[in-house]
Amino acid sequence: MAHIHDLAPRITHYHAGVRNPTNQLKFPDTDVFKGFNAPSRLEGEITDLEVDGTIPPEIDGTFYRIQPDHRYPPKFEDDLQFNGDGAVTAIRIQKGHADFKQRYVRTERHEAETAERRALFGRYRNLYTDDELVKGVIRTASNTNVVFWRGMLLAMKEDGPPFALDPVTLETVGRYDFEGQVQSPTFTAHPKFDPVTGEMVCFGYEAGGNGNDASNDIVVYTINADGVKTEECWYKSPFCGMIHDCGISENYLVMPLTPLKCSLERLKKGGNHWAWDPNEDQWYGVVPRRGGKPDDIKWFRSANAFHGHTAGCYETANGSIVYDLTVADGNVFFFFPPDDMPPGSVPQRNKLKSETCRWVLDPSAPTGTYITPERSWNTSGEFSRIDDRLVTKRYDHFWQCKIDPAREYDFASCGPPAGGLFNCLGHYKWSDQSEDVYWAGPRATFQEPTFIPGGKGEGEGWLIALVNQLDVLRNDIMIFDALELSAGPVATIRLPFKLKLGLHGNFVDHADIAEWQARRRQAGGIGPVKAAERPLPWQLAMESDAFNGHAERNGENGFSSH
Ligand SMILES: C=Cc1ccc(O)c(OC)c1
Ligand SMILES: [Fe+2]
Repeated sequence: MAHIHDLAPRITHYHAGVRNPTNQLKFPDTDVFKGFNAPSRLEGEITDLEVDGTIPPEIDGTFYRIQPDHRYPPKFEDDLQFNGDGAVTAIRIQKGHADFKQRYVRTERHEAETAERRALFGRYRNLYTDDELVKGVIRTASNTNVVFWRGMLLAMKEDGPPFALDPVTLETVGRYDFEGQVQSPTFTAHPKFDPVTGEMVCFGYEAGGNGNDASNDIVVYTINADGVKTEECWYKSPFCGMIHDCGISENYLVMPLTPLKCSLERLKKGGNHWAWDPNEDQWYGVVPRRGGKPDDIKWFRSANAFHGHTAGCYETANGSIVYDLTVADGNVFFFFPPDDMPPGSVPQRNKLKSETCRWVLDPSAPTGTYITPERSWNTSGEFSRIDDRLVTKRYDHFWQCKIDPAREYDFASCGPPAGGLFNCLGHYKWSDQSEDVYWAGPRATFQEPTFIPGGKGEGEGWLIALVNQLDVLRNDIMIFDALELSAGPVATIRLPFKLKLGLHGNFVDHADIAEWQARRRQAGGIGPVKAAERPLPWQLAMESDAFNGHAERNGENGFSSH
């Protein structure tokens, strides 16, 4: 008897890695789209999630986080998780209850692809692989971080401008350009908020052209608490490399430049945006927060390594800058291999150590100064967080996802740990070098933790994080006493389904949301959040170039938006 598979025609959705023109929606049969990584694509809400334990009744606010979650099967079968559409999750916590809401960010990318019911944008940060239909369309997927700013949520990814969302409904207002004040093609996913001044310090790298053309331009902005841009300065980078996170002290901004390099030539050939350069140093660009001039940037360098995320940054009494972050001893982004990788070989995940390093930078040292870490923790971790009330200040506590390879892992039930073996949450103190750890068990891993302020003292409050239940493909949300992780969660909020591996999140106190909603509603007040009205400079230049019959320009040969 014929087997059912013999009767049904076999549909191959990809030929030579490129999606066939077919109407059917089918995701690739690759690790990026399978198991715990399978697209969720969920939009919706649940009032009152199931809870084990007790949600501290003092918590009144919303935990926001974001995940890349492909809306449509990618144009290219070997696509990356980082190329997925941004979906924002909100966990509203109030009176011991938790409600869930999730919405996609309506980026221009999202709208264009939804209209055609298929992927139109190609490879990660490579516009040469896009459909002709979306030439000149802002291609960011807004999938890396979500922050609260003056009554709006900003969903951000470092390859494009932020998009503003309503913090309660999660509806997208539109692209946000700070009422016309910020015209950079790119904007970091890790802006920093000075708790003393209320300023946002932010930057864009690869900012000289359209944001995806290998320019060496870095722009740094400060937006004050009233929403007014008070600083803008353009700097040059020694090469077009990734600057993913940053640190701010009272007077300086530190930007870690990772030896992942962009090349316009490679982009034009349809290749990766980034290639790891194992022979390049790791760099740290330091600029003054106030009155910066293009020549003021100072670069410090150290041996080849890969930057993770910032813990804290502050200045000492003698004027040195302390900058703490995780630094891995190899290419964490194995999917962006070196240029000279033998053809046909498949990039493999590297076995890496990711220690937390403390750098002490002397702002009066000459540029190019070689540095070594002042301290480092013999740990492997990522996604460091601190009590954000201490941004710019001397701090003691930090928390991070920890990899403990010595713990039992149930490979048979879970397969390879999707997104990395972050099987523990760790709480660390610089002062006594202490480590306080909670292990999630053999079938679970953590996503990035976020600190929720409680009492006045540093670290008094809670830590909230998503848990990936790898065997049953479901997520929980755990809440801990931030100073006592090893005691286990005080509450576990159960989601009835799986989300996806996300990136970053933040907690917003309800009083802040309510105050800003009132301010934006009041007659004579600042009014509703206004989306950008004008195209970005690179889009205008592209239009006029097309009109005048000029060849394409790019950041490398001098086109710049300022
Ligand atoms: C974790 C870092 C990171 C860096 C660049 C990205 O585009 C990204 O997208 C989700 C994530
Ligand atoms: Fe990040």
